[in-house]
Amino acid sequence: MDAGVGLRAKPGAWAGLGNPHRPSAARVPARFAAERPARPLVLGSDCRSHGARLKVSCSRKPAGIEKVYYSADEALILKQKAEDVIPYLNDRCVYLVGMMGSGKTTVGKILAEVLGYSFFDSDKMVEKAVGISSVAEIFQLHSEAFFRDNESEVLRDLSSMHRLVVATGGGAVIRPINWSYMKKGLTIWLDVPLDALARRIAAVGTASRPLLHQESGDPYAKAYAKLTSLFEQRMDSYANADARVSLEHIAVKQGHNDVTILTPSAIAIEALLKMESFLTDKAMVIN
Ligand SMILES: Nc1ncnc2c1ncn2[C@@H]1O[C@H](COP(=O)(O)OP(=O)(O)OP(=O)(O)O)[C@@H](O)[C@H]1O
Ligand SMILES: O=C(O)C1=C[C@@H](O)[C@@H](O)[C@H](O)C1
Ligand SMILES: [Mg+2]
Repeated sequence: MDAGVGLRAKPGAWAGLGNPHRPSAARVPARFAAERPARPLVLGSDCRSHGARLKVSCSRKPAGIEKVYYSADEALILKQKAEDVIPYLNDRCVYLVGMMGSGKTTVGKILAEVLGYSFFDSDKMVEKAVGISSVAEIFQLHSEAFFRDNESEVLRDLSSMHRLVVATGGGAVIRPINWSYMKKGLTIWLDVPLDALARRIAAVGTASRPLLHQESGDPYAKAYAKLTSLFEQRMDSYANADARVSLEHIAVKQGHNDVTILTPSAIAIEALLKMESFLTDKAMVIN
């Protein structure tokens, strides 16, 4: 187990604690702020311009994506980066952590496909284990604590397996025991600005997300307020991840600041780059 679990992100390491919407450099724990730039891609890393050139083959639904179509260029880069990462991964599982709606399921499926891994969603596994078809109902019929106990059991069971990409529940990071399971693999934090998250969630509704659901009021405003308070409680826990994929950073690399136009495959490419950085740094220390 990683000896640093639960200890690495010190309270106060976040410069912008009270305002999670500052540019990400200002609210990032020192250890992520200091990360070295990702290695340049051989084929070029500007997925936006590739996407723009190949509009016909790259379509994206802004909300409620069922299937992600990516451009030929993005597909090639994904394949190439996956091939670079696979030997270092050594069959270890990849765990995606992040707030509700951050794209863990969407990006996780792409990563699983290009790595030749199987995809699992811990929320779905809890539903199966409990025999209730929605997390919202599990919260309602039992309790959040009951859900969390089952979530820990699912993560414990998954941790004995190999070659999986696991999309975890947004709150899985809050229990230290879960980190002891997830740290058997590689953990990736999908860091998405809260206003973008609130927009995504408002677009699909909050009914499936029990911690956000309230009967009345503007869905965006409600989601935004609740996400803000949850993020403030959890950000140090997310920062335990081995690598952070910041949508703000990807947008800057692409030469703009609009995270809403980033394709899931561009985010998956960044995740592979961050995985490579983390794994090759580690390999250098071991050798
Ligand atoms: N890059 C993206 N651009 C636009 N919409 C996206 C993007 N990635 C995901 N989405 C949409 O945002 C919503 C949330 O995505 P997803 O279900 O993958 O997140 P999640 O992190 O798994 O959420 P949860 O914690 O609730 O399981 C979905 O409707 C999805 O289609
Ligand atoms: O952020 C959270 O606490 C949660 C996120 C979802 O994935 C589910 O695991 C559940 O709705 C709780
Ligand atoms: Mg999900």
